[in-house]
Amino acid sequence: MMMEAERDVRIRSGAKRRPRPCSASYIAVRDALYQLTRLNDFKSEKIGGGFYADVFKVTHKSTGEVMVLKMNKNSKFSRQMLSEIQLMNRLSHPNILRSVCLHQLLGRLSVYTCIQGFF
Ligand SMILES: Nc1ncnc2c1ncn2[C@@H]1O[C@H](COP(=O)(O)OP(=O)(O)OP(=O)(O)O)[C@@H](O)[C@H]1O
Repeated sequence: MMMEAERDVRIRSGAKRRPRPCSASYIAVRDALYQLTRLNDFKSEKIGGGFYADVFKVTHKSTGEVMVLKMNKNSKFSRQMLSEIQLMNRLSHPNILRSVCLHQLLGRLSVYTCIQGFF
């Protein structure tokens, strides 16, 4: 069965070109990277942490935009982070965050999401 995301890529790629199959994780990363962001652009404050990631409240220095940044503690947790991003972006509900952009530094993957819920 074709995944929803794969079907989207096939539709977007047009009828003439032969569609290249893309994995769901490739699509998650590609979609999130459209808006590249540097960590140095933010002031950050640690607000929590789970098993595999630390969570920061980040404020963009020039725009003042506030977001939540979740960064895995170790590069070996990148797969978990990607699965979480894929799941978040597949669901659409006012109480479920969506990733705004993604950032990778020394193999540690960070996801930026809108801030919601706890604040
Ligand atoms: N969007 C958010 N806004 C405010 N605080 C948040 C947000 N996301 C996470 N946090 C804080 O960071 C903590 C850890 O978040 P995380 O998503 O890693 O939790 P978890 O899913 O409980 O962890 P685990 O990976 O161990 O299951 C949360 O308990 C919460 O305090």
